Amino acid sequence: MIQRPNRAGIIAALDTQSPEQAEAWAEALAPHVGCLKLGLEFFVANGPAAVARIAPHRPLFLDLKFHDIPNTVAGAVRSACALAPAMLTIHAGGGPAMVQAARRAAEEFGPDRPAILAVTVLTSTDAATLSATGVSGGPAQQVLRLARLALEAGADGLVCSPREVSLLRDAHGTGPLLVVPGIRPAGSAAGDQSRIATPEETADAGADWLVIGRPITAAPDPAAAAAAIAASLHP
Ligand SMILES: O=c1ccn([C@@H]2O[C@H](COP(=O)(O)O)[C@@H](O)[C@H]2O)c(=O)[nH]1
Repeated sequence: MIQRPNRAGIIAALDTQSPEQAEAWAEALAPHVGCLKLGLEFFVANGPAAVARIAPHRPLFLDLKFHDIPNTVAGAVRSACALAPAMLTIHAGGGPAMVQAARRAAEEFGPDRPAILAVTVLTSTDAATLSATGVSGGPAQQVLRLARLALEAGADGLVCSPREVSLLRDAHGTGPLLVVPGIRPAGSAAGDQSRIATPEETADAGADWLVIGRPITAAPDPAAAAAAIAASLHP
């Protein structure tokens, strides 16, 4: 399983349909980041074979956010494990049996299996959006509820927003891997993200990995942007 960085490491989100673009980013960003994330945009456009083009550059985080019946998720996890990612995602909202099925399927791949991360409440979701889906109590309460469910069912870690990192550390200690999108360096546009914080604030709160997409990939010089964020975390 992937090693926990000493102080928060950077995962660059390579959100593009183009394998050439993803590969160019991977090559340029590899010296500055600890992990590369491929998500639905890349995977749906290019399929599993294209993942192999990115894998040589850095450990891979396959962020496909599985959410289905337990048997189907177990099958999807087996297929994903064949691509040898370091981490992969499922939705905690799929429930304990689904999380358990994902963990058991991953364990078939032995000690080098990927970490199973359970997505709690998407970082784009604010209190009003959550309430519109019928969930009362606000994002922090729902993150804590889903985190407990997922960890008790065998998830190795959680995806949460910067706002919940210290709450989760207080509730669950240093055990779970905390992987955190919604990262915005001071002055950068929030875009569709709602629950955000800077890289330094998120690292100080106790995150293991910071998932950063557009603040790096939409910068005029992505490698320089990644280097600057890395320097702010490890001065
Ligand atoms: O709750 C979540 C779960 C996953 N993501 C993913 O992280 C990146 C963030 O990209 P930015 O450009 O830095 O906003 C993206 O790939 C999402 O799919 C998330 O944002 N929130």
